[in-house]
Amino acid sequence: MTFRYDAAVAGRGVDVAFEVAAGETLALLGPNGAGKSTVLDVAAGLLRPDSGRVELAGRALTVAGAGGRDVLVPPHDRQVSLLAQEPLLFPHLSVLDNVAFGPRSRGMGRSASRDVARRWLAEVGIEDLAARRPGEISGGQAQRAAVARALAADPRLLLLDEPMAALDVAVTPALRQTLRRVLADRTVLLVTHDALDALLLADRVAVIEGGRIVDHGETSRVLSRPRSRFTAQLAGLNMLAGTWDDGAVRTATGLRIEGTPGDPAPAAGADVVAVFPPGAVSVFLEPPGGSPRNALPVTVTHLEPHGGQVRVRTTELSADVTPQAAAELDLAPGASACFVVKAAEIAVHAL
Ligand SMILES: Nc1ncnc2c1ncn2[C@@H]1O[C@H](COP(=O)(O)OP(=O)(O)OP(=O)(O)O)[C@@H](O)[C@H]1O
Repeated sequence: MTFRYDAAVAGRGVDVAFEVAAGETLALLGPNGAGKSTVLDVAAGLLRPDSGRVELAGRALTVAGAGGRDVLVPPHDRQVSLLAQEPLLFPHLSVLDNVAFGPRSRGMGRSASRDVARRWLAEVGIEDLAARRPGEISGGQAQRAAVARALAADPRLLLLDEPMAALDVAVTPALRQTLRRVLADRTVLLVTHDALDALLLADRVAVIEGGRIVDHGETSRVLSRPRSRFTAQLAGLNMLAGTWDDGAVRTATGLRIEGTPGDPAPAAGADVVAVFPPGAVSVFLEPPGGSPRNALPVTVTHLEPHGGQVRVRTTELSADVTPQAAAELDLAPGASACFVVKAAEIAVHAL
């Protein structure tokens, strides 16, 4: 099921090549206008590139400008499902029949395709909404229905276009968790400008800027040692994974970090990630005594200028301090320090 993409759309200045291995999720991360939607359109068969080749499981879906005969397999025939930012459900069909649409149009009988649809609605947690029309459910529920519809079509490749972008932030953690579950072991190309989506959903990341891939690799490497300015900005956020334990995140290295959980709060023992900006971190040489704040012992790995401040980096975390503070603390690579963050500044997301 490997997906191979190598195509140029000259009019949009987009020319990229990448592969998504079978069962893998690749996040295509990039700022506005970088070319993400162009890649999705070509992958989905909605746009003909000027040159290149797009191939899924050894089958040529798009071939252009190679001198031979051009190929453009139409969208419905590519075994590719596209989940857009907006759910785009058929308004006159029930949620169940929206989801049954894919299997039905592949020739499955009415009752069998409804059985498949019911299974997928249960999988995304909205089986009780099967009889409703799209106009009678919330945006988050509609997006769940759209996920179920995309998967019920049994695609060999799933394309996700900023699946959380149009949703209220209150419902995104739960949907992200559902996606994490249903995307496991599928071949997925996820377009996003949200580093958290990449961190939580993708095995690998390709960073696209100005129509070119500027960084590429395992998600944790790209986010922790970014090679492009855009990823560095995104990855500037501190993220620590752990489990939720009595109001705090407990990391694998034994740290206990108090934070502010989203709604609904994670269950005890759930996998979570603590996220906080470098600007929320104060740097001390010793843990401040009697402070109710989080105190994380660190070793400084390097210092770099960052918008008039000094970014203090460790292998996992960053803090922004004034140049005066950096000088007073005598911070240098190899120095031991303590990063201090208030619980209110740390957002905790369920994985
Ligand atoms: N229909 C179009 N016709 C011509 N040029 C387009 C069209 N759509 C996008 N472009 C241009 O192609 C380039 C890539 O745009 P694209 O929409 O692929 O970026 P994107 O990464 O998806 O951005 P966003 O995050 O804002 O959706 C941009 O320069 C854009 O202006």
